[in-house]
Amino acid sequence: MGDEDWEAEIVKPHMSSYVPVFEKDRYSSGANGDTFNRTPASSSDAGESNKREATSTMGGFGVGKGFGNRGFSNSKFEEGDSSGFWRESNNDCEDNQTRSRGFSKRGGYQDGNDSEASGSSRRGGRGSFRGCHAGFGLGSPSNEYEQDEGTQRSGGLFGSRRPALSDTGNGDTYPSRGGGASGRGGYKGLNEEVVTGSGKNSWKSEAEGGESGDTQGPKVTYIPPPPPEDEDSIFAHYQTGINFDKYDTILVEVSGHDAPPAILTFEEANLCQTLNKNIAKAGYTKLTPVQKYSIPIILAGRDLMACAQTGSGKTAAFLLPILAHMMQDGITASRFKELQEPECIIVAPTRELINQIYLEARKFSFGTCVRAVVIYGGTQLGHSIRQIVQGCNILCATPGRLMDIISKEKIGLRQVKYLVLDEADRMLDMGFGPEMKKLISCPGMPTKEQRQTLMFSATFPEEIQRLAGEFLKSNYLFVAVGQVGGACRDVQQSVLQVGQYSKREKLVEILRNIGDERTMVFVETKKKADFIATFLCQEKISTTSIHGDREQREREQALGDFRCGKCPVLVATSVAARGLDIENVQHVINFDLPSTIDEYVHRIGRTGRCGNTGRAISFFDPESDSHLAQPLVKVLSDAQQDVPAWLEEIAFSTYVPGFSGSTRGNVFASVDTRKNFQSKNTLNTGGFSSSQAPNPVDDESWD
Ligand SMILES: Nc1ncnc2c1ncn2[C@@H]1O[C@H](COP(=O)(O)OP(=O)(O)OP(=O)(O)O)[C@@H](O)[C@H]1O
Repeated sequence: MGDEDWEAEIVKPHMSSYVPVFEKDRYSSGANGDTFNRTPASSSDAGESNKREATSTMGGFGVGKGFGNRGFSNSKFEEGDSSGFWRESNNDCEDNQTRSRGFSKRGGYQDGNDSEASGSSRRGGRGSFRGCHAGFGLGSPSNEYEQDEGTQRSGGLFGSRRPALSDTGNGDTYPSRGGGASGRGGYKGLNEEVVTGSGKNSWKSEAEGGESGDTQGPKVTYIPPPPPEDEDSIFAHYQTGINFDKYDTILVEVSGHDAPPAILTFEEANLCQTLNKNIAKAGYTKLTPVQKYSIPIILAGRDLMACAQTGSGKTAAFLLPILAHMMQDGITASRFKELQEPECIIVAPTRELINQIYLEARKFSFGTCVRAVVIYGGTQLGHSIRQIVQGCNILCATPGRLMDIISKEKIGLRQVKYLVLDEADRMLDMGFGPEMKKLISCPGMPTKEQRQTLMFSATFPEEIQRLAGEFLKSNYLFVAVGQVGGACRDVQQSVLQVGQYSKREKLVEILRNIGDERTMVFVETKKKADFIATFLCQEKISTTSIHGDREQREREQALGDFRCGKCPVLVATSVAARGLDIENVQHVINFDLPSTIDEYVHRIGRTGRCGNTGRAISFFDPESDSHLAQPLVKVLSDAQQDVPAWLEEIAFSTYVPGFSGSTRGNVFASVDTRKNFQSKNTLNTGGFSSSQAPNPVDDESWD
């Protein structure tokens, strides 16, 4: 797929092009040394040093591998062998899928991951790469982001997307994760969980390592540093942007029966004093549209599926009313107990995102007796347990770690009143859907009639909406702020036609023009993230990277370095596509376009948040990205962006009859899939002024 043939440009067999430890030390800025590029001591020898460095990591990376048959174009790398490294996979998903399916096309490539046979062999692989500092990182399918990245692209539920990677017949991919198909213990999480051979326990965690008794391999010992406790840090926030007030003009549709009226101000929500204080300290003075509608709906006890553009405040839209209820219910302070029974469970697909949600929960519950806890994979299980037993009212968790903790009977579900699925479409797709189903059928979990279930995302494909019905009461309300699945209009989008072999050059050109402004560069595979990060370092552009094969410690360090501006460029896979709210990200560059338009919308939504403006530049390679032309044209035009003529031509020439007769295809939900249930007078604007509202709802919206 849309790859530059980048793997082929790594040349020497057994030579890592990734930033090796050597460079880390050489340019090091500290103990962790996790960023890729620091200004070399002497720039003149940078190229040479890279050669040396790369060679120095051979042991760390290349065991048992051969890869690359073409020279690195700028001769920093030299001719290598042709044993087919690139065949292993050209995206994370395929990493995942290939591993899962045991495809035999990998040629000479092997690593500790290659075998699906056991968790231990995979972990062995991981260990072998540590020396190169998360180097080509092929060793950790147990990593949460294997699943995330992989299944993102495996969203094969949707006809209009890239060919489904649904596992057919291998018995070892998603359904097995969901439980049962593999026969290996019934559960296979590709995030922090690992299938065990014993089948004794349905939910085995890699994080358990030796703790679990029957898992093997290195124990995950990482304990994330506690977040700062001082009030200034807790309430640190960035400014809303010049377009914040324009949110009021976005059309909002609420569907379902008896929706409570929206509120206009925080005061109307009648929140308790402490919450109001926290809202003020967070710098919130005005509600965003999704908050105006969702807060009263949640306060009224209704189930909700809410879809609103990226960066428009969905997190507070669910946290505030949940906290308000908890306060009203006179929640008692959490106490130390071996089994904790949280009132609220929030799940999100990525570790970094769930951590961010936790920090928001901690902020809004500041000064109350509500205790929020976060648990996620890639960290020491014991640490998660210690956090929980100290008391837990709101549990923020990634699915794998959550199921693990439940299986260990550290969390009881009987008291759950609120279940929140952030990035709900992702949580219900083939990757996480089975786990979510397991969660709601866990012993003790209140039925959907007894709990309140809330789903939020910027995208909600129709198929996922239908699946969501299982989780929601039949009278749930659906809030659509603007175009369901549409891109944030504060992001100026441009699409450039760039062939795979020109991408790097173009990237460097753009980054040099951008200067120090914070930029996220999205690529399609973990290996490529390493490769491009290394390449940019060689070009002396300060870069770090985040992807699912990096250790959790490294991921967090990378994000920290990017957030604080130490590394203004973050090369990422889809692990960073959703939810991350990083101040001052001015640019998103899609070095590779993603496989689905939804992912595109989420990726570019890392900029242009909260009324700030941002820019997204995407490299479109007609060789590999044509399938995206139609939905891309639709997204661009819906967001009132210029559509290049060449892109329209490609869209037209790749027009598929049955693709809904529009460039949108089946990409977006028209709005609420329960069209028949629509109540009539539910069309409003966020600012309650339909006359001034532009009409983002197009011909496919219902009614
Ligand atoms: N009413 C408000 N006033 C000021 N800032 C707000 C308000 N609501 C949210 N924000 C801020 O806007 C930013 C984006 O919010 P949030 O991360 O919840 O967006 P989101 O809609 O969940 O985005 P995504 O779809 O990317 O997950 C955050 O920094 C948040 O603190």
